[in-house]
Amino acid sequence: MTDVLPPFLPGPTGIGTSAARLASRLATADPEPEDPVAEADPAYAHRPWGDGSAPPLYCPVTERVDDVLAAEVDDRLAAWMGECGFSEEETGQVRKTRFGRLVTLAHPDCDDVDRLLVSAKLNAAWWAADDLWADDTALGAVSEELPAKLTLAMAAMDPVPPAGEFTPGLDEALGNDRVLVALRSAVEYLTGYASPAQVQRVCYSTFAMFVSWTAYAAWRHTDRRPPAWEYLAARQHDSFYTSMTLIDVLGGYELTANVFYGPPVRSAAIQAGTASVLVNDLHSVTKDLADESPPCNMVLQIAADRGCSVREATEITVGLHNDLVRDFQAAHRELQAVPAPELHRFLRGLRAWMGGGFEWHATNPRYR
Ligand SMILES: CC(C)=CCC/C(C)=C(/C)COP(=O)(O)OP(=O)(O)O
Repeated sequence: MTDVLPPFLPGPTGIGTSAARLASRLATADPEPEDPVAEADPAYAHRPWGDGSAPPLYCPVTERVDDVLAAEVDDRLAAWMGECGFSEEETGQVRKTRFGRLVTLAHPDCDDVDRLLVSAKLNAAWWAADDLWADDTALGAVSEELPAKLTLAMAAMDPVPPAGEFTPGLDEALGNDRVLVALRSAVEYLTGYASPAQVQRVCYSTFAMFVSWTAYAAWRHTDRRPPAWEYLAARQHDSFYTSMTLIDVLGGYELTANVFYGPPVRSAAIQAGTASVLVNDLHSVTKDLADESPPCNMVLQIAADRGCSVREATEITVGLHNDLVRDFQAAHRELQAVPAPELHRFLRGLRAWMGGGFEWHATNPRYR
């Protein structure tokens, strides 16, 4: 496979296009455009969600539902979390949330439980950091403490070389917090399946995600409500893009760094990750509103910006999501011209992740 995509390929078209459409939709709530060719693609559907009262999400279909395989991944994940130091109550909660099911839905080209666990462990560890440190006040999240914890998380994931008398203190800290233990163990496990470039891709997309978390913490701490555009800019680096960096690892192949980071592929992956995380925001509104200090959420930011109802803000968010998916779909179609089997597999993996992520959110007790 060539390392650099041919120059005739289009550069990023998606986020800019969607942002322009969002701007006009924020002003007018336009009906969605229809492209008969795209709409006829059997890989996509208008999928009802929630209680069915909001407009459907235009989303890839779910390629695989295998609850036997998912249960096996969930069992092994719960055992691993116990080894990392999570309490029985916490592992019970993780069992209910079923990250094993998430990754089984999201990676339909992987049947191997050991490989599925690469993604299950990392997603569970990311979510543990997000819930326990960043988002959930009732679970002890304290905004002022978050940046220092995230700094240690980087040291746990991307071990620093020995530094003499300063190393034992760090080692002790890394061993004393179950979230740090989980992050370190998940990356160690990843290295058994991934190339160094893939491992660092996972680490650095996580670190970019952490920067967004610190912005949320600062906004919370200072009681500043960011406008929707600013929240979205943060959310685009705090999205399921991070989870999607594992698509080729689970598939047992490698998209080389220059293709992975080439503008058209990077743009398509960010579109897919952002669309998937908007599905999360749509499902999380009630949960987020229940927090004594509600975390940022695209629906809530739009409602506050425009002084409109949650229902109207939901419709606008659905529209943005659907535009992103349509932009992804168009980019995917254009990239079919590149003679690169791994690239096609990866793009199909992005599409499958969106379909699996939708299914998981739509059926998960965490969002009821
Ligand atoms: C990549 C990953 C799984 C990170 C964990 C946090 C994250 C970026 C999410 C996608 C979840 O966002 P959020 O905190 O809004 O999720 P919940 O609504 O709490 O499930």
